[in-house]
Amino acid sequence: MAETLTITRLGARGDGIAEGPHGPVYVPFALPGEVVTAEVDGERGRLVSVETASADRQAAECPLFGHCGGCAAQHVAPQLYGAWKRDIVVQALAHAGIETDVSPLVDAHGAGRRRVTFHARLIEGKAAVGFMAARSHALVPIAQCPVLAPGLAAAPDKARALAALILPRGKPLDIQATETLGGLDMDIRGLGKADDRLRMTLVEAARTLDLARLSLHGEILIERRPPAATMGPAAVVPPPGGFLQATAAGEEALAALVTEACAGARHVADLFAGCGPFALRLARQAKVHAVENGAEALAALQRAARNTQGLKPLTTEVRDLFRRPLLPLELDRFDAVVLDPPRAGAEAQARQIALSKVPLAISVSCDPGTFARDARILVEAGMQLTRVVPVDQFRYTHHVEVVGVFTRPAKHKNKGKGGRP
Ligand SMILES: C[S@@+](CC[C@H](N)C(=O)[O-])C[C@H]1O[C@@H](n2cnc3c(N)ncnc32)[C@H](O)[C@@H]1O
Repeated sequence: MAETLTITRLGARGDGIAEGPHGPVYVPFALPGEVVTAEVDGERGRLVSVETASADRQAAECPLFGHCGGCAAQHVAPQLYGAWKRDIVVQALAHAGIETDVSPLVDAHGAGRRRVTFHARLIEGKAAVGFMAARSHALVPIAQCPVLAPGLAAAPDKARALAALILPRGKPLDIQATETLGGLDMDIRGLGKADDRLRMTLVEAARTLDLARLSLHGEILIERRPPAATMGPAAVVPPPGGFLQATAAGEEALAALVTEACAGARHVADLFAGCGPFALRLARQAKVHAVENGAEALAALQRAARNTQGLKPLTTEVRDLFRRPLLPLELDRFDAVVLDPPRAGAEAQARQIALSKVPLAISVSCDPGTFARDARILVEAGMQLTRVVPVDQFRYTHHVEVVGVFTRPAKHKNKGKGGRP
């Protein structure tokens, strides 16, 4: 049923929210202050027309905006956009009972996303690559995408060429493309086992498409040039499909906040270290112990460290930090601990840091909710959240990174009320 709604706020996923008689109605692509006509079905509203437009509305950059599910907020002008993303962090902390200053949003889009995963399907017998439509399993084929770094401009075409070789076998695919110093690094998933003939065909295609590396489910088929990424003083070749921060500018911004917070620390633990964007930069100023459950990522980190001059000692440890977090006795040898867990957060590790005497913890997170949950554990143990910086490397999406700096005041050092929850 079409209704006239007045939008009062932006939700955490970028939907405009109107207060309806039966509760909130979420209207994608509507902005606070706007009067809109929407088809309403329960708490969902489909925007039909904007009757009174907000001054914060801007023209979308991409003709597929609103159709492709990759972006939620191209229509939001910069000032409101920055306030909205910062507020996602403020609200997550408030929900965990933490009131603190949150810095303005740091724009870390830089040259754009350096890594993308395309979905590939046969559409009317032809290979198509693209992103999923919003709240749907339909593929939106794309030829280019404005949020990608220039080095990925040819990636949709190259992904389509690879998909055309495989899709007639029937399975939908995911094809990840990463911009590297050696050119495109591509990893194909969803295919299952490939016979020798298909492997040879793909190797030949990697040559024709001039890829740096091509892998299947993380297994390298051919590496023609090292698919390296610069990480501070080092060049790292991450394992196929391994984690990389979404933009180079994002990695720089997060690493700058981490290294600044660790200034003066002589021995640092980098937990959930990946292939070392923080460890390799920190090792210019401190001894570093990098811990992570991905053995290949740590091997890449070690290789890069060995090839880099002027680093302080850097050790690594393969360890599942959900099941076996570092314990207080292990933590107490460090002047600072950096944590950068996956979305699930680092609850078990935060509980051990709470019990330890470590004076400084820097939490980097891609999920404000689990960040706030873990922050509460540290704050309840007497640590102070002295700095919170939201960082935006997923432009136009609802995703936001957070860096939080926690210090342990001398008087709370592992004793007194709240020292041991
Ligand atoms: C958000 S990434 C951060 C990686 C790195 N700090 C970076 O900036 O590139 C999270 C990392 O945690 C690792 N990880 C996931 N689950 C883990 C676990 N249970 N124990 C240890 N590391 C884990 C992943 O392999 C990944 O490298």
